[in-house]
This record gives sequence, structure tokens and C-alpha cells, in this order.
Amino acid sequence: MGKQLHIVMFPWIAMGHMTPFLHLSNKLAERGHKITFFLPNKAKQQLQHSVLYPSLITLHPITIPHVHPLPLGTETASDIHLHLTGHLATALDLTRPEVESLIKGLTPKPHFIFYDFAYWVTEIATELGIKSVHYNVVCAASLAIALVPDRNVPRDRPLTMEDNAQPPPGYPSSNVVFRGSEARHMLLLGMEFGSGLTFYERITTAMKLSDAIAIRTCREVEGNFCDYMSAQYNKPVFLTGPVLPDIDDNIPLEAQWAEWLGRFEPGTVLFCAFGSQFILEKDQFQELVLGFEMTKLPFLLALKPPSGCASIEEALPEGFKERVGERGVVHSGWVQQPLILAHPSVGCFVNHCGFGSMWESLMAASQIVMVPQLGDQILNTRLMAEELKVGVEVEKAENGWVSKESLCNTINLVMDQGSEVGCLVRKNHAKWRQIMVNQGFMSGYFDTFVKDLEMIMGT
Ligand SMILES: C[C@@H]1O[C@H](OP(=O)(O)OP(=O)(O)OC[C@H]2O[C@@H](n3ccc(=O)[nH]c3=O)[C@H](O)[C@@H]2O)[C@H](O)[C@H](O)[C@H]1O
Repeated sequence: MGKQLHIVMFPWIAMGHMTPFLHLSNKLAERGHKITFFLPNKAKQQLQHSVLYPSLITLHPITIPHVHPLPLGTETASDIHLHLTGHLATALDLTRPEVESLIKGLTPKPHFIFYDFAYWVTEIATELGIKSVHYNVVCAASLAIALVPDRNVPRDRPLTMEDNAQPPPGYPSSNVVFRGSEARHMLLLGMEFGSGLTFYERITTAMKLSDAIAIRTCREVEGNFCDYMSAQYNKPVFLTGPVLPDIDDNIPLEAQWAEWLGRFEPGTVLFCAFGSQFILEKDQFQELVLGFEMTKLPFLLALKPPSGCASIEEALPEGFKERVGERGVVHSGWVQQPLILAHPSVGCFVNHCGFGSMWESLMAASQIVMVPQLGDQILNTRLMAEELKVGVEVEKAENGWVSKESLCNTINLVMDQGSEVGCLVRKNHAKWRQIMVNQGFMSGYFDTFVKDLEMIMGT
């Protein structure tokens, strides 16, 4: 190892951001580097069991000031509904005095600060002679289509669907795009996102002010989008690779799932999860569970109770539990997703194609069915279904509705050993999985990434 680096990590205060930043921290600590990780206290409690190198990684709690109209005690995006996240960004910005004082008090002085939404840390870094790296935990395609200078989001009028319908000039794909009404997901760009900034202004400013942009992806999958980003921002784009945690052989799959999964033949169980944040509407939740029932296959669904329901039991359709019996489980708590995906009984992973789940599905052996919910998840899905052709996107209505028949038919299509589509995605998935699991793929990206950091340290 070269010189020990001291890196400050300061991700957006949402589990979908803090988790990948922690995976990155573990990989850096594995190579002997020191990490100081700023995060709200609640998240510290949740993530500390995932710290693999406690002697090198310090999870340092910061106070998230209360901002009206956020509920009292709000600390992360998991505490609020999606439409309040702009106010949470204002709360993040109010942590600046504490964060600045903490950084100035760190010894040894940090070499880098990694961030994503807190654009103002670059000013602190420049003053202290620290390099700043904007670390993106979403796919390069979603950055390239939405968050580049040539997107030119207007400030003087609301964004329209026409503004969003076309990708920015030079965007390098005609498949990884929004179609029809999906362009509504780009309206977020013009949304007020804390301290008088739009979401577009916050993220593009954060990237413009950085010394380098880093993305949690690999050239084999997104090289063209990464090159486009580098040209748009006229600065280096470093790739960390997927940065997935190694499955710790000392941590077993929870007994209840090992026992239940053990009852079924290899490759026959459907596993479904929609990430750490997304909450379905009740009618869509019920339609999806009926779709799993229709497959007549065993299934394990790890889903949060839908909007307006305090529990899963309250949300299940009439007579559902009686009809499916032990064949189907709908669980509202957290499950060990990577360990469940590694279980031989699991034959199909139905997921929202969040970026973490996307990489995990590629690494797993089971078939892949995607039901994207948010904008970047739609682009992740297009990458998987139309560029890599390793999985199938469930067809939805123009308004985003997914019917039980559409879900059931897509699952049956990929699970049918004789179907043309099922064979194609199985073959392509096996090819990509071979690339990703082979020795040196992940570590190779990571070693190059550390060399990239050392290079800009010298500049
Ligand atoms: C930036 C934002 O982060 C979001 O994170 P989210 O949590 O929704 O989904 P994942 O990235 O799959 O992350 C979810 C992570 O939680 C793990 N997990 C989840 C549920 C469970 O019960 N058990 C688990 O272990 C799973 O294994 C994965 O690693 C999305 O990406 C979104 O696309 C992106 O814009």
C-alpha cells in the first residue's frame, strides 16, 4: 500500500446513499486507509454493525437541525415522505458550522472529502487544502441524462414535459432513456431542494466545484456514459466499480429464512424486495402480491407496509393468507438480501432496480425481473433489460400501474426453461456474472481508483 490516506465521508442523509458510502469506506479501510464518516445518530445505530474495520473507520454522529415542516426528530430520508426531501436538504445545509468545525479538528488532516449533496464542503476543503471528490451512488446514465450542464434546466419557468422528453445533446444512448410519461420523473430537477436551490442546481454545482467526480460503476457497463460525463464537466471521472460487500461467511442467513427456503426445490422460489426507502400505494401493493399468488410458485416478499397501512397484515388482500398458506411469505422487516439471493432455492429476484439491488442481482444466479419505481431505477432497468439483456422489465400502463397479470406473465416468462426470452437473459446473465465474480474484477477497479486518488493528490 502507498501512503495512508485519511478520507472524510459525508453522504446525503438517506440509507440508499450512506450504505454505498460505507461499502466504499470498508474497501478503503481494507487497504489500510483511515475514514471519518459523518452521519446522523440514528443512521450510526443502523450502520455500525456493517463497519468491518472499526479501528480505521470512525462513524462520527452529527446533529441534524429541525426544519419546519419536517416531523420533530427527522434525521434521514427514511423518516419522511418523498415530497419533504427538499426541506431535509435545508437541514443538511444547516449542519455546515458543525461539519466545518469537525473537519478542522481532525488529525491527521484529511487528504480528501467525499460528498454528494453538500456542495458547500468544497469551500471548506479548498480553504484547508483538502481535495474534494463528488461520489455518485446512482448510475452514470442517470447523471448523464439529467445532471449535466447541457441539460440547461430553466430557472425562470417551471420545467415542462417537452423540456424533459429529449436527452441532452450528445447523450450516448437511445435505449437508456425515459419513454412517454416516464419523463415526469425528470420534473424533480426543477424542484426546490433546500436553501433556495433546485435539485438540478444543487447536484450540478456540487460536481462543478469538485476536484474529481467518482461513480459507483464500471466501464464494461457504463463506459460511454462516464466519458460523456467527463466531457460535460471537463474533469476526470473515476470509477470505483460496483463496490459490493463480500458476503461474510461468518454471518449465517437467519434461521427462519434458511428453514423456510430449505423446504423448496433449487431455483423455484421468487424473492422480491424494493429497497430501503420506497413505499408502495396500497392498491399497487395488493395487485403485486396477487400477481405473485397467480404464479403458483413459492415466494418471499420483503416489502414495507404500503401507504396508509400500519402493518402488512392490514394491507394484504382478502383471503390471501388462507389461499397461499406456507407457499408465500410477505415480510415487512429488513432481510439479509445478499444472503437470500445466494440461497440455492431462490430462482428469481423481482426488484425495483435500485442501484445496489441492480449490482446484487447481476452477481446472483437467479433470474431478474424489474419493477422500477423512481427515475434512476427506470434507467438502471433499461441498462439491464435493453443494453445487457440480463433481465426483463415488467410492462406497466402509461400511468405506471403494474397489473397482476403483467407481473405474473413476466415471472413465468423468465422462469420457463424453454422460453426464448428466458434462455437469452439466462445466458447473458451468466456471461456478465462470470465477468463480475472473477478474481480481480472488483479489486482491480478499486486498486485503480486508489491510484487515481493518489494522482490528483499530487496535482
Ligand atoms: C441513491 C438511491 O438509493 C436507493 O436505495 P434503495 O435502498 O431504494 O435501493 P438499493 O440501491 O437497491 O439499496 C438497497 C440496499 O439495501 C439492501 N437491503 C434492502 C432491503 C432489505 O430488506 N434488506 C437489504 O439488505 C440491499 O441488499 C441493497 O444493498 C435506490 O438505489 C435509488 O435508485 C437511488 O436513487
